[in-house]
Amino acid sequence: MTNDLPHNAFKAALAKGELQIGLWCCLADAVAAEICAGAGFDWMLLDSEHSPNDNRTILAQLQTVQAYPTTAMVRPPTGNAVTVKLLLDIGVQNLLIPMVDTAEQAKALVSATRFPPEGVRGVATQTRASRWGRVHHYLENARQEIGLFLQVETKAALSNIEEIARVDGVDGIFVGPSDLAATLGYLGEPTRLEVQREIEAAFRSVRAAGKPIGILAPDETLARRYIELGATFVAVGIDTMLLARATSALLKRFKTSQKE
Ligand SMILES: O=C(O)C(=O)C[C@H](O)[C@@H](O)CO
Repeated sequence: MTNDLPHNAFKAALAKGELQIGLWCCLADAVAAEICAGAGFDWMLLDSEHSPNDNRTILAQLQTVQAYPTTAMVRPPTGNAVTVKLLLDIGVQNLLIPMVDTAEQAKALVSATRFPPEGVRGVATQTRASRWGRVHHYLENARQEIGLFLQVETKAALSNIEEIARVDGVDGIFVGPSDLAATLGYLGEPTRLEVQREIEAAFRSVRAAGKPIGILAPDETLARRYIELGATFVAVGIDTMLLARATSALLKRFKTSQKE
């Protein structure tokens, strides 16, 4: 343990164009997070948008995952300066902000991750992020190791996607296939051709802006296709889905009448 600012290996790898394979985590539990971290994913998304996490449960998962060579990324329920500040203070270094539709929103989120005069992040000296004040020059250097990733998942966002991606301080764009499908008029059909075409166009725009592109793809064929199309941070599974499928399949082997 040193008093250096913790290195953000995920952000550094993406900046070099290295593929980062991730797991989407909704179980909201430190033991579950530890089991998943032990698999060796490059990154794990701890979700608070649709999962029963709060800052205490996120904190417990951060402490657990930190013991493994896996980077945690956290998705708050919504992106605003207060939510971002609280997560950064407990030591979150990678944020995934849902529902970002405009470059103005993106700029406000960048500002939320930076201390004045550059931004509006509130200053606290006694936080886990600075190892309780022991990290030398935390206030000056914190922003270098913070990764800000924005979710593009509405029709409006698609029309602004390149502008959003070009905002200085945005480290990558992540497509939310389910919400995108819904807003395009195909609720529950993210694999539909029309949605896939929009996803491919989104990938092209983000790549044109020179930023990393990521996506959630629990279907292996789709995940491999997205990687071929240039996605460099791909969540290839969801913890709840893996558990639900494995438990149903196990029981089915013993009770033949049981449906998966
Ligand atoms: O729109 C999406 O897809 C996402 O943002 C991911 C979902 O929220 C995730 O919970 C899987 O359903």
